[in-house]
Amino acid sequence: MTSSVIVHADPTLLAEAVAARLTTRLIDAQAARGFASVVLTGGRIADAVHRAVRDGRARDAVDWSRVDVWWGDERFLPAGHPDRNETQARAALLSAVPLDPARVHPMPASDGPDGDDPESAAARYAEELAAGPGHQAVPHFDVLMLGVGEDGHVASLFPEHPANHPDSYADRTTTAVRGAPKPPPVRISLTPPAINSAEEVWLVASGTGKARAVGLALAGAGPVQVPAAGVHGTGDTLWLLDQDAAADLPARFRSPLR
Ligand SMILES: O=C(O)[C@H](O)[C@@H](O)[C@H](O)[C@H](O)COP(=O)(O)O
Repeated sequence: MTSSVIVHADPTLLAEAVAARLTTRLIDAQAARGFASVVLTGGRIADAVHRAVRDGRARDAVDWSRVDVWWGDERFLPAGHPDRNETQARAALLSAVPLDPARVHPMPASDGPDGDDPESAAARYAEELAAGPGHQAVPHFDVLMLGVGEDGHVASLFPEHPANHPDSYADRTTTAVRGAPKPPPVRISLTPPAINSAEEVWLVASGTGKARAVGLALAGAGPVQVPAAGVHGTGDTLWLLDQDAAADLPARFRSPLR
């Protein structure tokens, strides 16, 4: 499984370049198949990417009514809570484009039909995934974006956390996460098998705080210790970094121009 690394000069350019890439990918998928699907995540760089897509002129070249929107993880909070990844994505991008509401698939909230029970909520999302276009355990995902934590987490899969252990998720596509080290402690996440069913997985990271985790993941660390090391697309796996996040790349990933 090979990964490509692309390094941009600073966080603003990183967000703009990822946004341009995402917009083009959605247009290409629609040209090929009639619709496109994207899996969103949370965090600062995701928010910057969402805003850059919204503010780019080419966003109107996407037929947003034929885009399926899913989430890779969610903070298990009441609907509309400002810290929910869904709320942030809606404010930054989704509310500005003409999506079909039936094609937007947020993870359940803690005041939803399962109440404050993240295990049931995770199971509900697994059912929704299985019913999505594509008719496998998960629908076809064209692009799945992930941020990377300073500890190497992706989505809500944290190092050494039981929810990130293969024996615990087995062939399930979603998992509840309790006791997450990044607040809030209760979360829902796609599992590695679900993430790894995406055609393209993009890991987006900015800042010196991410350099060690990025370096370890690309050097082949174990996925239980460094979850970012265990995710990949069925087609492409792209590491989209700014220079600070790329400070500890293994030699084989360094640009020949440096
Ligand atoms: O709920 C979340 O916060 C995320 O889904 C998480 O996995 C995030 O993407 C990383 O922690 C990176 O976040 P930053 O870009 O803010 O560092």
